[in-house]
Amino acid sequence: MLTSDHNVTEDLDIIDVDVPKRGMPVTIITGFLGSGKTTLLNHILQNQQDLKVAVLVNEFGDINIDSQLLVAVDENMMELSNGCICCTINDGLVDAVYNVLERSDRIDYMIVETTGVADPLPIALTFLGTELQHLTRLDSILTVVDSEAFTSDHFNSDAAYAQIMYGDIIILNKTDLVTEEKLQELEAFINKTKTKARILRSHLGIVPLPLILDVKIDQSAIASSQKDEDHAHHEHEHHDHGNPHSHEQCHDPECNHKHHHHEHHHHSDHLENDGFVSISFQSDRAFDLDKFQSFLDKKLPIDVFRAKGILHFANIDNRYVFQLSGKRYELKNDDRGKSLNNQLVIIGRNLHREELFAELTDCLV
Ligand SMILES: Nc1nc2c(ncn2[C@@H]2O[C@H](COP(=O)(O)OP(=O)(O)OP(=O)(O)O)[C@@H](O)[C@H]2O)c(=O)[nH]1
Repeated sequence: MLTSDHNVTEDLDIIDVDVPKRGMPVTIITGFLGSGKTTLLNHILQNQQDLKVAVLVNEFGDINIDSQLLVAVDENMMELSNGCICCTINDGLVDAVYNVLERSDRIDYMIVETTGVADPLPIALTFLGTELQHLTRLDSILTVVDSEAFTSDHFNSDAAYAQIMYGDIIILNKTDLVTEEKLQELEAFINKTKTKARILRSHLGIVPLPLILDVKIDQSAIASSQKDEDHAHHEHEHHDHGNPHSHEQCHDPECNHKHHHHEHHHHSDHLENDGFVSISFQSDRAFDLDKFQSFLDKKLPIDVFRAKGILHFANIDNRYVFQLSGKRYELKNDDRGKSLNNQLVIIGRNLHREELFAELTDCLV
């Protein structure tokens, strides 16, 4: 059995014997907060015909709402630990991939859904640059864009910019919310930012799967950018502390991983730059529907970009799925049963945890 603590030479010897799923194709789905990544993933899972897909999902928040909203993945889905995989990359992701590769049942394809604040480059490099390069084949990076909310300054977010720059296929989603003219402007803008961009349009993530899965996009350009990074990385090691896995280098405020000895550990400082925080609220008391709606309409801070939750309201049997993306929100009756507690994640900038907690507590009955 492979463990992450082997050195590379040992691993390569063992890989030949023990890991049956060499060369497994991997698609990374990225895109800014609320752009429609989970919706796209659900479309793929509901429509892929013969493929058995393993899904790795990661959320920026203590509670994983997405995993509860995904369809039909059950035992083939793994949640990566809380935080942003592009920062805590390394072991959480590598170990999760090993878990999939080592499973005895058949798995044909792997899809990784990043958080909305993730820079996809370090994630791609983990597949191209660590021992995973011998075991997996990075097929493509899909970037989902909210056509209505997209801004040319990329929300002042390095991660949002990187998502466009490193996306092999850009999916302009939410076409129902914009005009044809706006879509053409967006396409022109993206084509200007990124040469040879492949752009698709979608409503509710619906795109023909042969256009996005197993498309075998050449990843050599990203792989070579990795070599440059490695060079800088090694110099940094010698110069600095000589420990490539020093925890002090990790900028993710929520990172509490113990780092094992994988080949590389890629870092990104985008969270520090982008300033996003996520606040999770849970309660076993129900919300009062009117008070909660009044909170959303009158008291929700303007810097909230995204919120999602599984909620229950007093005197209503079914649970509700709550989705807020930009200025829009929806509460959808979900007849999959009554929720036992309220689970809510709010993501934005400059958020005051205590104030939000007090407001939300006021909405409880
Ligand atoms: N109108 C409209 N809404 C959409 C479309 N695609 C997704 N949505 C809605 O947008 C919201 C966010 O969609 P998700 O798929 O959860 O977005 P996400 O990118 O996974 O969100 P995070 O992982 O939190 O960043 C949900 O309320 C979706 O129902 C679309 O094409 N049109």
